Formats: sequence, C-alpha cells, structure tokens
Amino acid sequence: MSKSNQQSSRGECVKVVVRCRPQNRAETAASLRSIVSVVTSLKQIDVEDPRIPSGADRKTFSFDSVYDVESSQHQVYHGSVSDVVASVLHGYNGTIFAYGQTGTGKTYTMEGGVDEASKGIIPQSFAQIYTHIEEQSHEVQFLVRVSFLEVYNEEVRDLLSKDSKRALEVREHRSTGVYIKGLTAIIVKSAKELEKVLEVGKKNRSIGATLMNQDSSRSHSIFTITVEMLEGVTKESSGHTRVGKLNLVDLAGSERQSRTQASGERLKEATRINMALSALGNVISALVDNRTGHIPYRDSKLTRLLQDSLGGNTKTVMIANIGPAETDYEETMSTLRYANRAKNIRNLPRINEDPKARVPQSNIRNNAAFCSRVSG
Ligand SMILES: Nc1ncnc2c1ncn2[C@@H]1O[C@H](COP(=O)(O)OP(=O)(O)OP(=O)(O)O)[C@@H](O)[C@H]1O
Repeated sequence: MSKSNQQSSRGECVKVVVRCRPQNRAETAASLRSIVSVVTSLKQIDVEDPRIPSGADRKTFSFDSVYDVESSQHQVYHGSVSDVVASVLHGYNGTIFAYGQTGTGKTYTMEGGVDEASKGIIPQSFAQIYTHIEEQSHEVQFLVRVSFLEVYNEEVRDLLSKDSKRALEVREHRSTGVYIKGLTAIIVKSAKELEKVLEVGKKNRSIGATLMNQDSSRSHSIFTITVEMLEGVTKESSGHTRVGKLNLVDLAGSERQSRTQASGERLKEATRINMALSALGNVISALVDNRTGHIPYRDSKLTRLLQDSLGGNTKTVMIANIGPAETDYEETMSTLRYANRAKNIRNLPRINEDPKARVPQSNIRNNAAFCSRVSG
C-alpha cells in the first residue's frame, strides 16, 4: 500500500490554527496589558496569567499554525485554507470554521472588509475556485451552486430566501446524510456572482450590538459552495462526476453573560448560542475520548449540520480566534483548551465520485427571481 493510501485509510486530523487579533480602541484606551505571545516559528501560543505577577505562570499551546496581530488576511488564507479549497476542487468535502469569544475576529477572518487586502476567507475562496475553473480545459464541465443559512435561536433559516425568517427542517438521508429541506441553492457562474450572493445573504443575517462588539453575529452561519465536475464524456461514455463541497462557517461568539450584561432578546440569544457551543464542545470531547462510541450530534442543530465535518468525510480546519487583553484571560484559555482538544479529531475524507452520474442540472432549484437580482 502506498504512503498516501495508508494515510487515507487512517484518516487525518482536524487542522487547528489560532489567530490573535490586535488590541481594539477600547483596550488601548484602557491601557490593558497584552498577555498573549504568538511564537510563529514554533507554532505556539503563550498566555500569561494576569493574576500572577512577573509572568511566572505561562501556559503554552501548540497548533498546526498560529497567526499574530500583524498577520494579513492573505497569509491566513494561503497558510491554512487554500489547500482545503484545492481539495474541494478535486471532489473532497472541506469545512473551515471560525470559533472564539465574541469580538475576537471570526467574521473579520471569514468575511473581512471590502478592499482587496482585507478580504476574508470566503471571498478569497471565490477567487481561487474561479481561477481554477478558468484554467481547466473544456473537457471538464463545472456546475457551482451556493446556499447560505444561519442557525438562530435553534432555528435553521435560509439567508437566500425572500422569507429568510422562516424556520426550515433538518432531515437526514440514508446515503447522503444531513440536509435542509427546501434550502435555496443558486447556480453561480463567476466569483463576482458569488460575492453578490454573499452580500444578499449577509443583509438577512441576525446581528445585534452587545457591550463587547457593536456588530455581533447573533447566529451561526454556514455558506456552502458545491462544485460538481463532469469529465470523461465521449461518444461512448456519458462520463463521471466528482462533487466537492466547501462549508464556510462563522460561529456566533461565546460569551459570559455576566460580562455582556445582556437582557431580554439578547439574553435569550446568548443562552441559545452558549448551548449550541457547549453541544459542539461535547461532540468534540466524545470524538476525542471515544469511550462510549456515542457522539451527541443530535443535541443541537449546529452539531447536526457539522456532523460530517467533525469525525466524518471532510477535510476540516478550525480557526480559533482570540483577543490579546488581560481582561479576556478566562475566555482566551477556554478557547485554547477547546481548540487543543479539537486537534485530536480524526476525519476520513474521500473523493465523492460517481462513475455513472451526470451533472444533474435538472435537480437543482434555480431561484430565477434571485438570480436576476444577483446578476442585475
Ligand atoms: N485581525 C484583525 N485585524 C484588524 N481588525 C480586526 C481583526 N480581527 C478583528 N478585527 C476587528 O475587531 C472587531 C470585532 O471583530 P468581529 O466582528 O469579526 O468579531 P466576531 O468574533 O465575529 O464577533 P461576534 O462573535 O460578536 O460576532 C471588528 O471591528 C473587526 O474589524
């Protein structure tokens, strides 16, 4: 057996990377001390306990990659994400998800800003996908579909639907796994169209101001790009398809309610967010400890939707976002411990190939009204 076959039969671990954002204005104004050191050459993060003077008690964690306050969006993408997107273009499933305390840069990392240098992972992946497609010969035909959902207060909502507040059902198919009944899938033909779809969906996302972040995402969002590739079509053969699926996940932030002083709707949201994140933590623990064999995927919508990305047929990268300030010590340690456990999750990614099928365009719900909005 070749080395690569041995590796694929044993699977591969979830890749875990950590990114520390720069101090924000409030932290600088309050002259807060930075307690996080990012040692890029050793792929380590050192955290000082601010309660112990002189930095005597430092905790060190190692990851697949670490990114400091100076790291650019481009460096994060090319260092930790572009390989997974390249695999999706060969027919693998890939998931990139951002995890961390509220206000630590998950949305910045995933979506980023408008100018070229501040574009996050999602728009950078659009460019990679379409550059690849344009480079291929006409013997390979591509069909790219996209969907965008959020999990808000334990309800799954379609961010690309006119009725984006309606709750959709999570279902499971014996062979294809978990899916959302009635979720809009839009066919896109260029990186520009993908960007327009992202913008439309973002406007429908549930966002609110908390004490810790003015534009806090109050939901978990999943942007999914499915790439079908049809090749080998000749007079004698109808060819075969490969299907790669890329999930780009921006989780809502974990937060201590005592710090956010939330009440009413914000408190309800925060409670649901924390519940889903602890369900995710329980899934990670069960996968790593593997004592009972039971993995509690069904405890939340989020864990059901991420089932294939954690312990399944997917190449997964977890980006743990942290802040540098001494006041965030507890949250930073909790994120790093969470991330440290996730390193031990094994997945079994394989190419999704069908020797008989053709690109099934007729099966795809192409929302004509939406498409004209997107391309108009
Ligand atoms: N690496 C970075 N460089 C520059 N600014 C950053 C960086 N990371 C985050 N920021 C800024 O910090 C603020 C909070 O970031 P962001 O909204 O992405 O956090 P979040 O983790 O998504 O929060 P929430 O969980 O509340 O949605 C934003 O103003 C963002 O632009």
